[in-house]
Amino acid sequence: MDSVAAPARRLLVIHNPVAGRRRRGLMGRVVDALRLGGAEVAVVETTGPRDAERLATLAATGALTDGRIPDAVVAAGGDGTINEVVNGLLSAPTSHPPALGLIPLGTANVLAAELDLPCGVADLARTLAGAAPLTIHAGRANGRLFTMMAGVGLDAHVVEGVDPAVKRRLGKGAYVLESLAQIARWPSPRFRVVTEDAAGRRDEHEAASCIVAKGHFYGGRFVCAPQARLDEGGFQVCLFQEGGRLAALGYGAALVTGRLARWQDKRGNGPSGLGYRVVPAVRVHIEGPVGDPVQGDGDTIARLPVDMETAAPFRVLAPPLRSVSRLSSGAEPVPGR
Ligand SMILES: Nc1ncnc2c1ncn2[C@@H]1O[C@H](COP(=O)(O)OP(=O)(O)OP(=O)(O)O)[C@@H](O)[C@H]1O
Repeated sequence: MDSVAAPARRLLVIHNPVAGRRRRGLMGRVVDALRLGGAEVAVVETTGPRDAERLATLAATGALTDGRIPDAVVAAGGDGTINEVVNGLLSAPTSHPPALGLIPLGTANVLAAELDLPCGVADLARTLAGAAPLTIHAGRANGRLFTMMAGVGLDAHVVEGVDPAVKRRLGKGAYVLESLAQIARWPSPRFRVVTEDAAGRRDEHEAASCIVAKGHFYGGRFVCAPQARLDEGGFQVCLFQEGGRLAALGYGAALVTGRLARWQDKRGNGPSGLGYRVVPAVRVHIEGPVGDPVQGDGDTIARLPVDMETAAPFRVLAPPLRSVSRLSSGAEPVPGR
């Protein structure tokens, strides 16, 4: 068993037992390593959707640990569980919530990839036990927080349509199948996207799909917005301008082969003729078919119309963030992180 020499930190782990069937055992090994290293660790399990959020709110005030507020609340699950824990922590009645820790057990683990969290048991435990917290910013969509990205259009329909049972069996393959099914019947609605930059300048755009990025990775380790950084407020708004099924397939192919981020130029047109632009913004308003889903971190978090803004910063236990110049803009499909 791995052991960790670290200062004693008090951690409360919120574990989603439904997530991470593929990474069974990882959480127990990390918890064992933490305890061997001297950390005080309590574990609570979620019982259903939104329970991680409720538990995180309680944890932030010490209600789950005899009144002693933990140094960090650790989300053990996929990006959906992490999203719930962040929502719970930041809605707790305290101005200084515990830091967020991660034990990534999900299908894509996009936030863990963005933070460059180590995969091995000992390194992960060492990060949770000893890393100095990083301050990062979440986004807010109609009141609901997201940490990595929010999207409308095709990707939001894929997220809403994917069958959890198929996802458990096929992992990321379930998203590929659902994307093809959605594209086959895609009605190509148009979205009106209003962006406001840090200087208060407003711009109006039309798009077939839109991803509002906080982090530069998407769907694992694919890159939509190379300039996006978690430790800065504001968003990179990715506009997929061309409608229709062929364009949707083209965008998907460009994303997974690492060419999408290179498509943006001054006119916003890729070599294929498909329009793709990335626009910085601090506020975003999106209209389209009323009630259309808005996905955030891989779950439906809101419905159109939607208003997005940067939320209060929070702390996360992770290694120092890489600089933008070292962030890749190529395809790096690394499944199972
Ligand atoms: N005990 C539980 N029983 C059933 N569902 C749960 C339980 N606890 C949490 N959930 C729900 O499980 C869903 C999936 O969780 P999560 O996204 O963390 O894992 P995943 O789907 O395996 O990973 P990923 O988001 O990376 O694909 C969330 O919507 C969450 O609300």
